[in-house]
Amino acid sequence: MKRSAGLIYTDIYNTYPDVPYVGVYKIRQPALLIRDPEIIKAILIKDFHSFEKNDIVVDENVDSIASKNPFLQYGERWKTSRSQLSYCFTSGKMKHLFPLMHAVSVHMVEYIENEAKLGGNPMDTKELAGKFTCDNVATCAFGIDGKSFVDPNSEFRKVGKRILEPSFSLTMKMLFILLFPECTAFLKIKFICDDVVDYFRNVIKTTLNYRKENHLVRNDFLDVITQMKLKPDDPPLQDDDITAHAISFFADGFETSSIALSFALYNLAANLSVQEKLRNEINEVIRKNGGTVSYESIQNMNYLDCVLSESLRIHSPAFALVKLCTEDYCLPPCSKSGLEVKVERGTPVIIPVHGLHLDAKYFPDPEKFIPERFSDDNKAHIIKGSYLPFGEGGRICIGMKFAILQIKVAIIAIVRHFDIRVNEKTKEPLVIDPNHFLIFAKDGIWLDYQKRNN
Ligand code: HEM
Repeated sequence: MKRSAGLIYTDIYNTYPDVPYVGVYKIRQPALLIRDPEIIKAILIKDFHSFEKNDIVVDENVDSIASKNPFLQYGERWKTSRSQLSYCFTSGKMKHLFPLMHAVSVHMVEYIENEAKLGGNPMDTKELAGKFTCDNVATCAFGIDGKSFVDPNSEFRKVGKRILEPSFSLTMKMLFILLFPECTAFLKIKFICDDVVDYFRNVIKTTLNYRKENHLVRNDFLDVITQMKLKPDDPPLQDDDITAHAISFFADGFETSSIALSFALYNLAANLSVQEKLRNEINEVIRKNGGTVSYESIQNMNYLDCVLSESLRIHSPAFALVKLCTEDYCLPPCSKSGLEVKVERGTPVIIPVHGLHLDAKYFPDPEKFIPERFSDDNKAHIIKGSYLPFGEGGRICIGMKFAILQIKVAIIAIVRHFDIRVNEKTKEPLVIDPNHFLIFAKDGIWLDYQKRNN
């Protein structure tokens, strides 16, 4: 494939700088690419009811597990899953997960130290970030030790790699799911293969039995979801629902966060003054907190928040949001003298996140890494609808708090203990892999990690 759909959407966004929306074809189906943040805001928030479906279809008779993922649901089923899962992602629940995440970050620091001693530099930072988020999701969602940092043959890591990491078979599968959804049922194409589902089903069953027999409470996702009080009208949660929710936690939460973490580390390595400023903030907050990192102290690291926001702007894991118009809708005229445009029910509507994030109209010097754009004073000036790493409105990413926390925990641990530098093996400027529907650096992110004498 020469260019992924995501990069093509960015090209179209850049080709028509003066219009609020552009008509495009998705193979042979007419679709709309929306450029104007004001209209995007309306689609995602005010008029959400007219665009409540994502433009990805799975047949529940073919892929019953994926069909329980809120991203792929709509209507009443989506509302029920969304409200059940939202309960698992509150700030209070994140606070309970923090010690588990911190423990994984300690393993990561030990791993980097050992690797550096053994001449492991430069390190493949996407792989490092993948190990971290894999073990983190393993412990927070399934209550097990993923062992990615100690066992090169870790079962959990191997299974994780099969879900969303780039491969020819994944590219082909996504091509069918996104462009020829009607063929997926016929060809019985599934998001997640049966043996991967069986693996997770077994892990969950064994874990739940063990906890029951040993009266173990861990306050992780499995505890929360199994003890959740359902609304009177909600159907009771079956074992398959719990398996599906846990798999969706893994599928949605591990790869996106590992991408975001690897690019954040690259941006810090490529911008040494930012790295130094961040290290000073981290050390200062930790000093004030008696020498330890806590959930609360992370909330006081404002510059860290700016660094991550800026990295998600330049390297947003998702190139675009793909919605479906679910009831006829009127777009405002393209020009003052023009007419309203009717969008028919069933029309795909593309929101080109990557194009917006790199548009100088909204972010001057868009290629430059400037975390200060997101300072308290400056972020009020960011045009709503132009910054969407997690989407917006009714379908905003449900795992956003979890993602931000796990990435911050990893950045803090690394920046505190290591000087990070871009190794010459990294090809700069980074070239985005044209074959994948999420953002990947084509030739990898290779960084050197030098232990600091704190
Ligand atoms: C940096 C990491 C992440 C990024 C950039 C990200 C981004 C997104 C985006 C762009 C959407 C679509 C929003 C829309 O349609 O308006 C989304 C939806 C979703 N995300 Fe994430 N995500 C991340 C991490 C996570 C994690 C950690 C989880 C769970 C553990 C998660 C679970 C979900 C789910 C379930 C949805 C579907 C929500 C719905 O349709 O109601 N994501 N995410």
